[in-house]
Amino acid sequence: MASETILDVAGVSIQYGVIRVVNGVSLALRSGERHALLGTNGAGKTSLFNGIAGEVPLAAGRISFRGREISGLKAYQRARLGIARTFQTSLSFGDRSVRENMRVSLLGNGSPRIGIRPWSRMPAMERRVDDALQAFGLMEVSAQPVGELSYGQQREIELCMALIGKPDLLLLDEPAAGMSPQARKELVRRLEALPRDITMLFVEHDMDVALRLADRVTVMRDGEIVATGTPDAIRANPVVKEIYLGKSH
Ligand SMILES: Nc1ncnc2c1ncn2[C@@H]1O[C@H](COP(=O)(O)OP(=O)(O)OP(=O)(O)O)[C@@H](O)[C@H]1O
Repeated sequence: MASETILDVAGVSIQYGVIRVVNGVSLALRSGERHALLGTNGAGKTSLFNGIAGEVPLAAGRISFRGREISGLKAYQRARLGIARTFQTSLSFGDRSVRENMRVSLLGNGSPRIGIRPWSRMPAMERRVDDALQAFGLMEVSAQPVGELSYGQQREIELCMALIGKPDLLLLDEPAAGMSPQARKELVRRLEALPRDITMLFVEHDMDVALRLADRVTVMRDGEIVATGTPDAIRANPVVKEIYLGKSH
């Protein structure tokens, strides 16, 4: 199925002070694709990811979402257009209940997309929160403070928070980081089960998770893209093999 480009990253550079860590990167995501960003430590994956989310400014280049340039927009404005993200470490409010965190998330990124007037919004919001909690099997813990739950549950909550606004583009920053092998499997299952109309871009260190989930993979080294392709093409790519296995292989 030919799909249109939903996210167009064109010639993007990012620098901290005078140090350029992303150098002229171009990347186009098709609507509905699941795209993994791989690379060695310090390759610039998180910086590029943060540039797309609107958390670091671009030194050069432009980013368009659904044909509209978003390079100058703040993170919350991008969220309102339908871009949601998760973080490597949880940003939820640990002393607040799971339900309260969901509400905050819905208000923060999704409320304009509910499409009804403020005075009548509350029941619709609660229904949306209930649906999300149910879908993630979190109803039983909905009244518990997030900080009292296990690390795995907290990561689930974070993903649920990102999804509650029904984003078109989901940015996942190392979704499997710190998880047990069992929790990783469950996460992969959950991500695989998401509706195909959600486009996904994720930074992931776990090659197995990345290659299993992704339709296409981009590999970065030293701030530049060295390969983009299907998981099979990436596995067979000599430069990628050299990066991950060393020159002798
Ligand atoms: N806020 C910052 N200020 C200065 N330098 C930074 C900052 N954030 C990252 N860097 C540097 O930019 C380079 C790219 O880092 P980045 O985190 O984007 O890479 P990465 O590919 O995500 O690495 P990792 O896999 O280790 O998370 C690194 O050399 C890092 O030390």
